[in-house]
Amino acid sequence: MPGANERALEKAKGLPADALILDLEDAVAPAAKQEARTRVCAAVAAGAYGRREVAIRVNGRDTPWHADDLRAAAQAGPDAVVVPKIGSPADVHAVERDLDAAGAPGHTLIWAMVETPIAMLRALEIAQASPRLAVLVMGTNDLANELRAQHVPGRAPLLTGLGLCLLAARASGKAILDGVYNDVRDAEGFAAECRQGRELGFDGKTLIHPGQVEPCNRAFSPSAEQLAEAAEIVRAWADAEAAGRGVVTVNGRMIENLHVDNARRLLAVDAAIAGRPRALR
Ligand SMILES: CC(C)(COP(=O)(O)OP(=O)(O)OC[C@H]1O[C@@H](n2cnc3c(N)ncnc32)[C@H](O)[C@@H]1OP(=O)(O)O)[C@@H](O)C(=O)NCCC(=O)NCCSC(=O)C[C@H](O)C(=O)O
Ligand SMILES: [Mg+2]
Repeated sequence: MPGANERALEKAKGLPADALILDLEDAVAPAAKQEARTRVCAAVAAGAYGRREVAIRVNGRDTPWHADDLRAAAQAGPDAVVVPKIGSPADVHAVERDLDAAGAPGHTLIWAMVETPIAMLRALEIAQASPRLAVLVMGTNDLANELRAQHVPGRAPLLTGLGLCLLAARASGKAILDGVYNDVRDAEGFAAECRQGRELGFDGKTLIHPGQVEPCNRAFSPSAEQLAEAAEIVRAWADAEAAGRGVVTVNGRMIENLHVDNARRLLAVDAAIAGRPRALR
């Protein structure tokens, strides 16, 4: 949410979102940058967002605001700083150095926005640059802009970039969040893009409006059918193992240990959701 918008910062305290990104970059006009920085850092330091992960998106390294943003964010101690337009491992190392120099607590991780053609081509190097880098965040607006691509249903012009970043995240054990959907009134288009993001393998999606939170939670939560099937797979596998068999069928489909791993992951996601306070579900 825009860091200069007091109403949005307040509203965020009651949103059922897993994580909040308090923005100092594109959602804040140049004249409001300083005020937004003060407001956001005070809100984070006050710790009023409960169990939601809280991140501060600073301005990019090539802007006059970056150094002051990063220093102030380091002192506020959010769960993460989100850094726009990361294009190389050197960018990640520089952010890491600056966080350390500013005395950031160890729990403040780096979320890298990948949103340029060079970031797509170097996604693996970026993802592997540091253990402190925990999440890749797709910046699909900037990416489309730089590619001179159009925003179309199905996102065909962006699929190469989305796929490269997903491969990089999975190969390096990092989380990855899909980009934002700009038309806050288009519920159908938004639902389709959430579905596509989940089918592609994203861990979640970045959002820009409170009305997008619940539909997104629904899209990224395992369905009752998926959970029932996962439980059946785990049960059938345990029976097969007890009988000394390495392969089994469930509902006519072959099940091997990789399917069991995925079933266990789904059940763990469901347990994690169930374990959250009701306001966050
Ligand atoms: C998109 C918006 C400008 C729409 O604003 P508005 O028309 O004012 O929305 P509503 O009137 O429907 O708002 C209803 C209430 O919800 C609050 N609200 C609105 N947005 C947020 C929010 N993001 N977080 C929390 N609360 C929010 C309003 O204050 C209203 O409250 P109430 O008074 O109680 O009724 C606006 O939603 C907006 O500014 N969204 C965020 C924009 C943003 O953060 N942009 C930066 C991220 S996008 C990005 O990262 C792109 C990326 O870099 C890339 O390259 O792709
Ligand atoms: Mg961007």
